[in-house]
Parts: sequence; C-alpha cells; structure tokens
Amino acid sequence: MREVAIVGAKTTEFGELWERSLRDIVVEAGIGAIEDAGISGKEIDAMYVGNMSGGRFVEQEHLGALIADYSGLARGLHVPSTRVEAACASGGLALRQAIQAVASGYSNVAIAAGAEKMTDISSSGATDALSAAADREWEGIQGATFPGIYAMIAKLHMAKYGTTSEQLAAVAVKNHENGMHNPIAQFKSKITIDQVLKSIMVSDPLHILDCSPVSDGAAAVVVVPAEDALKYTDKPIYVKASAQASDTIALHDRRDITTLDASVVAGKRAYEMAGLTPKDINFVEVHDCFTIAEICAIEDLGFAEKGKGGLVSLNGETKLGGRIPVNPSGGLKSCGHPVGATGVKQAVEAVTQLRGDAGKRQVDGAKYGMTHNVGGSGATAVVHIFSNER
Ligand SMILES: CC(=O)SCCNC(=O)CCNC(=O)[C@H](O)C(C)(C)COP(=O)(O)OP(=O)(O)OC[C@H]1O[C@@H](n2cnc3c(N)ncnc32)[C@H](O)[C@@H]1OP(=O)(O)O
Repeated sequence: MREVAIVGAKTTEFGELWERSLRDIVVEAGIGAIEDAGISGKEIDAMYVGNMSGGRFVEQEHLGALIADYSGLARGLHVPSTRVEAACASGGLALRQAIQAVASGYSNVAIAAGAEKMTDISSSGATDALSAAADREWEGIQGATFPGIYAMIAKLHMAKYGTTSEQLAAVAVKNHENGMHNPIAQFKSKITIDQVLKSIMVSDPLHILDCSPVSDGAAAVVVVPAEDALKYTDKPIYVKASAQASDTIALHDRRDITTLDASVVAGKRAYEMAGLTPKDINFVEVHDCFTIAEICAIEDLGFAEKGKGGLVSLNGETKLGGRIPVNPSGGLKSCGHPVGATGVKQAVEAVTQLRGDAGKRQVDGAKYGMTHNVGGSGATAVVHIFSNER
C-alpha cells in the first residue's frame, strides 16, 4: 500500500445557490482543486463523486459520467468516474475511494468531489428525501424525520447523562462563531445561547438553531502518491489514516442510541492506522448535523468522557484556542450541509488548517487534523487523519 497525499483542494460557497446547477458547482470545485494542485486536469486518471440523492433533489442520476463530461474528462480522455453514495457520508466515502485507488497503485492522480443541490425542491420534499438515509420501512414511512431521530438521541442523552439544552446550544454558538471567519459559510452571524433556546422548536429538544440547514455546495480534492506530492506543491497534506465502519441502520436496533458505534470503531481504526491517540490530534471537524451529534461525536472519538460532551462544550474546551478545537470551519451548523459535499469539505478545511491558511479561524501550530463524516443516524462513519508532516 502506498502512502497518499492531498495536493489540491477547493470548496464552493455553501448556501442557497438558486442560480447555479449541480453540475456547475461540482465543476467549480473540481477546477479549483485542479488549479490548486497546479495541474491541467489531463493527469487525472480516476474520479469519485460523492452525492446522496441527485435523483430526489435535482432528478439527475448517473452523476459519475455526467460530472466527468462537464469537467472535460469524459470525451477523448474517458477518465473512469464513479458516483459514491452513503447518505450524508457520501463525500467522506468518495474521498476514501480516491485514497484507496491511489494507495493501491491503480491510480496516480485521483480527484474526489462531493456535491449536493438541495434547495431546488420544497422543504418538505428535502425532509422526505433525507429520511431515505434512515430505515425507510421502519422510520421514514412512519414519519420519522432526521430532526426527530436526532431529537430521540438528545432526549436519551439528557436522561442518562444530565445533558442540558444550554449545553446543546453552546455547540451551535461556538460553530457560528467559527463560521463567521469562513468565507464559504452559509450563516456568518453570531448567535447567543439565549437566541438558540428561544428559536422555534423543530423536534423537542432541538430548536431550529440546533439544526444544520438545507444547503447547496460542492468540494473537491486532488489525491496523489505521497512520494510524488512535492512535485505538485510545497505544502502537501499527508493522509495518515482512512477508516470506515458500518452499523445497523435503524435506531431501534442500536445497542445504545447515545453512542454511534460506527464512529467509535472508525475512530479506533483511524488512530491505530496513524499510530496516534486523541491527545495527538490538534483539531477535529465532526459531523454536527445537529448539536447533539457533535456532543456524541466528541465522546465517540475520545475527546470527551462518555456523557461529558455537553459539559466540555459549555466549558469552552472545544472552542478555537481551547483544549481540542472542534469544527474550526463552523461545521455543518454554520457552513451548511449539502449532504454529499460535507465529507469532502471537511477534508478541504483540514488541508487549509494544516497548510496554515485558515486566517482568523486558524488552529495555531496544527500538525494533526481529523475529519468525521456520518451517514444517517450512524449506519456509516468515515474518519480520516491528516498531517502536514510525512
Ligand atoms: C447524518 C445527517 O447528516 S442527518 C442531517 C441531514 N440534514 C437535515 O436533516 C437538515 C435539517 N434541517 C432542516 O430540515 C431545516 O433546516 C429545518 C427544518 C431546521 C428548517 O427548515 P424550514 O422550517 O423549512 O426553514 P426555512 O427554509 O423556511 O427558513 C426559515 C428561516 O430560517 C433560517 N434557517 C433555516 N434553517 C436554519 C438552520 N438550520 N439554522 C439557522 N437558520 C436556519 C432560514 O435561513 C430562514 O431565514 P430567513 O427567514 O431570514 O430567510
């Protein structure tokens, strides 16, 4: 297995991009990543596109071929291009496919993109499309929405561990604070705990400001063998671990719904592969689709004791400058959550941080960064560890 590095990275603006099409935004991200890598694009020999539901959101399937064509990589070059789907973890998994292709020697220059265009349909249409990431027969058809599913997780976390609404709100406040310094973020406004608690209730105990929004956006990275990386850039970012785990899709079949076992296992696999522990990690981009999801994630990945994730968040330990900065990008809460793009955008943030290019949201002296991307309520988890040292 070859070591692998990222040499180009780009994210489009995230938000309600009504004037743009899905193909437009993926191509913008792809061209940005290619330019960032200093290549022409003709070097690319494999493409992976993370997308959850092109069919439901924009009525377009067969995205691998479509995006290869619109990027100029299909006609003449016939670059193999594959769509990758694992619900909200589609982007992280597309990146993992690109890493595996390069690590195995099948590919020398692979591009991993992620994209979703969610705002072209109604809110109820988007909610229903998203619910297909849960167990459709046992949950979706019975009316369970994602805010509802994560609200059940939050309720049990509160009952078992004494987690409070203020602790949940502290996650949203911190992520909005970080997002204010991220030019791609959908929401760049400062919010307070009081505002979160007074915002409209979506599914008790989750208010609208506890939820990630419905968003459009795309991101892309260029992946090459580590031994070639310095030919492309003087700031390559090395992939120290790429791990994935699955779990039962239906919440009622889970061992304990306050722990996402797939996150725990993917995290352990990643630490083992990199030869690192949580103490070595300088920042982490976690899948905060809801505030409770960030609290579970920092517990599941070993950054907080089980049951103490809320307390750690309210204490400020996860802020920029804190013990373990969590979601310096602003996370899904502030940046937005175009589901298929999120996992790749997390990697773009890790690259930006590890290059030292994150401006006011920079984690000073960062050497190791982790990303954590979840599909559904925890049936898929993808964890990566990156470093600016080989
Ligand atoms: C594993 C996983 O990742 S699962 C997660 C998958 N993703 C989701 O489930 C998405 C969750 N979020 C949602 O479903 C929606 O954002 C909801 C239900 C919370 C809100 O949707 P709606 O009620 O339709 O809100 P609507 O789009 O009408 O917006 C109303 C206002 O609230 C704002 N708003 C909407 N959502 C959010 C949010 N999450 N945070 C902050 N503001 C928001 C809008 O910008 C708008 O503001 P404006 O009036 O100033 O323009």
